[in-house]
Amino acid sequence: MKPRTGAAVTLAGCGKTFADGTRALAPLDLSVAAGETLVLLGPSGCGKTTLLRIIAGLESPDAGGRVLFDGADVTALPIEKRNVGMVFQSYALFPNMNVRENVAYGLRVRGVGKAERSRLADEVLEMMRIDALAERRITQLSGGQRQRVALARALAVRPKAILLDEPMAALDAALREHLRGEIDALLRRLSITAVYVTHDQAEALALGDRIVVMREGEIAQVGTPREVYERPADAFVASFVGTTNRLEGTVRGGRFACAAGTMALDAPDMPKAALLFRPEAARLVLDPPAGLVLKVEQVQFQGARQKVTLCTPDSVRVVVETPPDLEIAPGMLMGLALDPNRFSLV
Ligand SMILES: Nc1ncnc2c1ncn2[C@@H]1O[C@H](COP(=O)(O)OP(=O)(O)OP(=O)(O)O)[C@@H](O)[C@H]1O
Repeated sequence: MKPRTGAAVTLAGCGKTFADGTRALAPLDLSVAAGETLVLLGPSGCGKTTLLRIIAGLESPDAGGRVLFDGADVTALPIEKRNVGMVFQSYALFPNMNVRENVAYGLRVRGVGKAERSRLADEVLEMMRIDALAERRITQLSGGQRQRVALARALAVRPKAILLDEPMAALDAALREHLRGEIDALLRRLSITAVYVTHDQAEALALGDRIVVMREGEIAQVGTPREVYERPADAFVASFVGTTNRLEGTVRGGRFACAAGTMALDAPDMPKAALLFRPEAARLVLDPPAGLVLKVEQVQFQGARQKVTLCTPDSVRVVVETPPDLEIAPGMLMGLALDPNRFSLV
């Protein structure tokens, strides 16, 4: 299959309130660059699927909202005129057709002739490495194979964008991880614009060029996986993506103070401050002279690293990852040194 580039997708002022009064989305602006994989991440009910359906043309935004593909307004166009491919958790394959017929379905709807349909379908089946299954019925396939067929069907029409709604939620963890790598490689190879809905943070971090973290119909943060992970915009994002430590205290005169001690911190005075950091953004220092001092509670050896749980005098737990050769035992007092670029203050 020839490489191609998908369309740039822009949402301008797109909100959605359903007929029963449920506000699924506050009016929001969002751009997906051509060829980019954008992941929508957030808890159940935060509006991810609604946003995806608005891009697809399965749902229209409230008055004033606009959807643009490569700058052209497609707001009024139904899904069949937008040339998007969709993949759902439920596969939504036709059980009465074989694999090749399923993959060729979108081409048939678009009026592509029989021979050409077959050729294009076989091309995509080969690319997805399921060409050997072309004659099989859908009921004769495993979950992972069905999802490959669903993906092949979405790609066969050479869509401007592919929209994936929790496509791997029904698969087991090992298969999900394997397929995740394949989908990632495929989307990159084809330079296709993709919007991928998930509530699985590991999937979001691994797949997304950028991640949109959503909360109650609003965008909490947009950023690269690294930005969202290392510099979460607020406590909600921090707690939703990865393990986060939280120390509450104050900032005064360039020092952060909490129950565990004080440390220099280049920030304006804050009467109430929370320091958020990841387990790998801190180091433990033996024989702490001053600074933040915590008591080791538990040490878990994990092969390449060890996970150390510590406790502040006011019983707040902090998790730190250290190299496995650092000799630590429960009961020891350790200094906590933070990587200056890898914490947030909220
Ligand atoms: N047709 C509808 N009519 C009324 N409310 C709806 C409709 N579709 C969705 N909603 C509501 O809109 C909100 C957002 O739903 P949406 O499906 O977009 O969330 P989601 O983030 O995709 O959730 P999940 O991860 O559970 O699929 C929810 O409160 C949902 O109940």
